Amino acid sequence: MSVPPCIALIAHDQKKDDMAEFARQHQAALSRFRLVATGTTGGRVQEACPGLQVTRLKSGPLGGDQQIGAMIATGEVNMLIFFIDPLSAMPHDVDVKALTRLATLYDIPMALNRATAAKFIDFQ
Ligand SMILES: O=C(CO)COP(=O)(O)O
Repeated sequence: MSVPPCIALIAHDQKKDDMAEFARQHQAALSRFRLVATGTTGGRVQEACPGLQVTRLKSGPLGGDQQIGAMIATGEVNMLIFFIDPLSAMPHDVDVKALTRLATLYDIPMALNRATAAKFIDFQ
């Protein structure tokens, strides 16, 4: 049996409720993928959907975004769902930029808001 593709889930603090709700709403679709997430986001998703298996990496500001960027570069992450907060300054803004740059460079599907992510998951 082939290994299912891997989706990385990330949400900034102001978007974590959205991510938890998104995961609840699309739990069945998400369960068909391997899931990785930055630390806090992964915790919120697991709390919202105890049935989903989520590999939690470091928290974003502590290197989690970079870990996911590295996994994109090595082909271990195939899609990115990243609910970005466009209204708050981030201490790790350079990491966020590096991650979206790598997702663009490696041409993986990347959803940066809930509307896109919903379309995206519906197409899978
Ligand atoms: O900061 C983040 C993405 O840039 C998300 O990290 P957490 O999921 O650990 O909050």
